[in-house]
Amino acid sequence: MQNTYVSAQQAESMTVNATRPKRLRSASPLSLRLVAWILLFSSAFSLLASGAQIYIDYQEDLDKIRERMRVIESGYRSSLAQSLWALDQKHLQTQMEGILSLPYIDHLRLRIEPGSEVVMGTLPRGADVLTHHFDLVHVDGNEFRLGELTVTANLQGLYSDLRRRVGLILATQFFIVFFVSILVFWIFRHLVTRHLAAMADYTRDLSLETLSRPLILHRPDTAAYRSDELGMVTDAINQMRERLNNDVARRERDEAEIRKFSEAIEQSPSSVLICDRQWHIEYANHKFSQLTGHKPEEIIGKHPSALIAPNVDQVEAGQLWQGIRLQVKRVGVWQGEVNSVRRNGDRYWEQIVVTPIKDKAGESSGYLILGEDISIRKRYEQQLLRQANYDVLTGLPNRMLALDRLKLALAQARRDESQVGVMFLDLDNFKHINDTLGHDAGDTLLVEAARRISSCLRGASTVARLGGDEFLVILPGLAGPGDSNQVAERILKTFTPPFILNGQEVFVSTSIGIAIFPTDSDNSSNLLQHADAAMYQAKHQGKSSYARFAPEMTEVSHERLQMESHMRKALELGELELHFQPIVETRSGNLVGAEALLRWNNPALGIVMPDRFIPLAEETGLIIPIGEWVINEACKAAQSWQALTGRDISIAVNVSPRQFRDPKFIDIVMHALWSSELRPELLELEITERLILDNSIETAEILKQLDAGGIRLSVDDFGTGYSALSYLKSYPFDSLKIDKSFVQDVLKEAEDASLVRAIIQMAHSLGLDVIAEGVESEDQTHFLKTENCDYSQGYFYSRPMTEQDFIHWLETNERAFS
Ligand SMILES: Nc1nc2c(ncn2[C@@H]2O[C@H](COP(=O)(O)O[C@H]3[C@@H](O)[C@H](n4cnc5c(=O)[nH]c(N)nc54)O[C@@H]3COP(=O)(O)O)[C@@H](O)[C@H]2O)c(=O)[nH]1
Repeated sequence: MQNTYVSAQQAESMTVNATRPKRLRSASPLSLRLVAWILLFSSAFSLLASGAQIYIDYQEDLDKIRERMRVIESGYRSSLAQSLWALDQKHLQTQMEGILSLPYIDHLRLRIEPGSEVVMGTLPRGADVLTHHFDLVHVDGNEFRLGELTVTANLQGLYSDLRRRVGLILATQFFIVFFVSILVFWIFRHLVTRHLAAMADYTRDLSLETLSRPLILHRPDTAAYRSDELGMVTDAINQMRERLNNDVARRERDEAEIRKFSEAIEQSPSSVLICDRQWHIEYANHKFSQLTGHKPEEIIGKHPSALIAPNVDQVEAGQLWQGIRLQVKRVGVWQGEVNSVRRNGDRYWEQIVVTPIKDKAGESSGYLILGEDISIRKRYEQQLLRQANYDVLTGLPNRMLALDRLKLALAQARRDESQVGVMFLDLDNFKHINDTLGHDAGDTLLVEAARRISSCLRGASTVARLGGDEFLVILPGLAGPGDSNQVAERILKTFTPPFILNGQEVFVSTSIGIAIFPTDSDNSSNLLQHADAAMYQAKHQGKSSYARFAPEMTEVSHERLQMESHMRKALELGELELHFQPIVETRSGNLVGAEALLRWNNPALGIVMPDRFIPLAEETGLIIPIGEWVINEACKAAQSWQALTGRDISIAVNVSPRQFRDPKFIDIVMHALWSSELRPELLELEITERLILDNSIETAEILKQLDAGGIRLSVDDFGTGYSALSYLKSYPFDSLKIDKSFVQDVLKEAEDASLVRAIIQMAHSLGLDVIAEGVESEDQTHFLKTENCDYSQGYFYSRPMTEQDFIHWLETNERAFS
């Protein structure tokens, strides 16, 4: 319930406001004008009424006088005639005086026949009179006319009566009208006009500051008052005020939101362009100007094709934007990487997302173009791509790219029905030279050897370094095997001149093994194996020679078969063993976990390192039972360390691609955790980059399920495959392991240092931990610490150890006691 009356304070606050408009005082307030009108109309009306009344009274008085005269005629006619007939003068006079005493009768004239007259009474000159005549007749058988009496009434008295009455009426009317008007004025003012004035004051004072204060009239707050017209108007004003209040609050909220969004867009780290429906630029944020050098005022109204990717020719730019427009229209979004040009002509890469801006009806009211400068990422990706595909030392394609090229060459040869030569080269005595003259001399030799081999080849051929001192040559489009022999002879010849290593002349020869597609095999891995076998044959023949593959050389494969048959029994015979290498926190050097590394100890083959047997296990599928054994043993070991030390020590296990794609893989992992009772977050599965790059739905699904199971996932050997950082975003990885080949050269190669730095920064920006592999020296540790690398692993901390040694290390090494 509102207060019945306005408080003094409220009244005060309603009248005091410095900014309110000047209050206008009405020259003739409504109440006064009302009174004036009432006075006018009531006076006019009563005057008319009184005038009519007076006129009627006047006519009645006249009628009365006429009636009186008629009464005089009827009453005095015969008596006057008798007095006249009898000549009774006295009686006649008495009768005439009697008539004269009647009101208004002021004059009598009696004409007596034949020629005398009697006049009684006086009449003022010019007075208004009313006269009446009648004859006086004596009837005595015959009729004798005796005379005529003229009775005159003076109307002056009647008039003065009339004037008095008019004066009285006017005075009375005036006072009545006056007092009624005052009363009406007071009542109207009290009940209406002061409230109207308060309403006027209120609405005049209404502003944003006073909007919260309601209009309250200075009168009782009863139902009757609330439902009358003033109450209704007050209610309407208050409702309007309420609506305004709400509108203002909503507008302020909207304005604050709009301000926030526009500031966010303006300060966005991404460049933002907003175009209208016709793709004309309406807005460009600060980042866009910063990125491109275009000022907003220079580009408003232009089409974005004039700014984004204008380095390509006009037709291509037109096609690109036509494609973008079509896709945005059909799919609702376009995104891609575009090579654009800044205002100053510099080129840069940007990642662009184009989406329509939809209105409430779902119609496109414009377009939003978000851009992000990805030049650095692109540069590193290209660098990584180069690193992954090319040998850093010689600049030749590496094994991976060479295998790709071989596959392409075979596919082409199948179409052309041509031949492809595959050559395996190995430098004779390279190990000896490397050991005696040092690594730098070894490196110089490799570079020069690469140059000499390359100089013997045609454009379509490929020479690649497979690793160490091994080279592969691919010769597509051969007319016959003779062609490859010629190339081999040319190569051997280029090796004739000595190499200058450390200032000395050194003679280095090479052995070449040749296999021909399709004669020797129709698949790439067999061709490589055959070329390898032929190369061994050439070496056996005597160095600096070449040999063409012959089936009897498959004896080498025999060794492989032998290894395979041993491997099949290795699990059963308990020849497999896990070694553990500590993983430490780089900052503190404290132990956080260990990597499980498989070893095979075979009585016939001796200790076989995983590099040798894991590829074979992969090929034969034996990796599945072996991998299962590794996961089970690793989980058991980690759980036993927990029991031993009371500390969480995580265990990293390598997973090979075939093992990962085994349908039972997830069950195997879950079972290992269940049976060992190891907490899932203490198990980390290391997955190679190459596996992720097949980018299949199954890979994503398996990773998702493992992640959902709480198991940690890491990318192993990062940098050796196609290191597309963008893929990492799509998978639930927790960490990334930088391959040891980068870590080992961080202090020697500036390029490796910057690459490691960039990998750490980018991994962190993707929320991934970074583990550096192959840390061998204090200097490398120092570098990694400076670059905020989270974890480290390598010979500097410890070589991989048997479980027994690892437990001993745990018990004795200070790194283990963090
Ligand atoms: N699928 C499986 N693969 C496995 C398993 N166990 C091992 N492997 C893979 O075999 C590759 C070779 O392993 P290994 O010979 O054991 O070499 C590892 C370390 O000994 C070595 N390392 C560690 N520190 C240093 C160092 O400071 N310098 C240096 N030159 N080498 C060092 O690095 C290898 C660890 O590699 P990674 O796995 O990338 O962390 C190897 O690729 C293994 O992945 C298995 O059970 N299953």
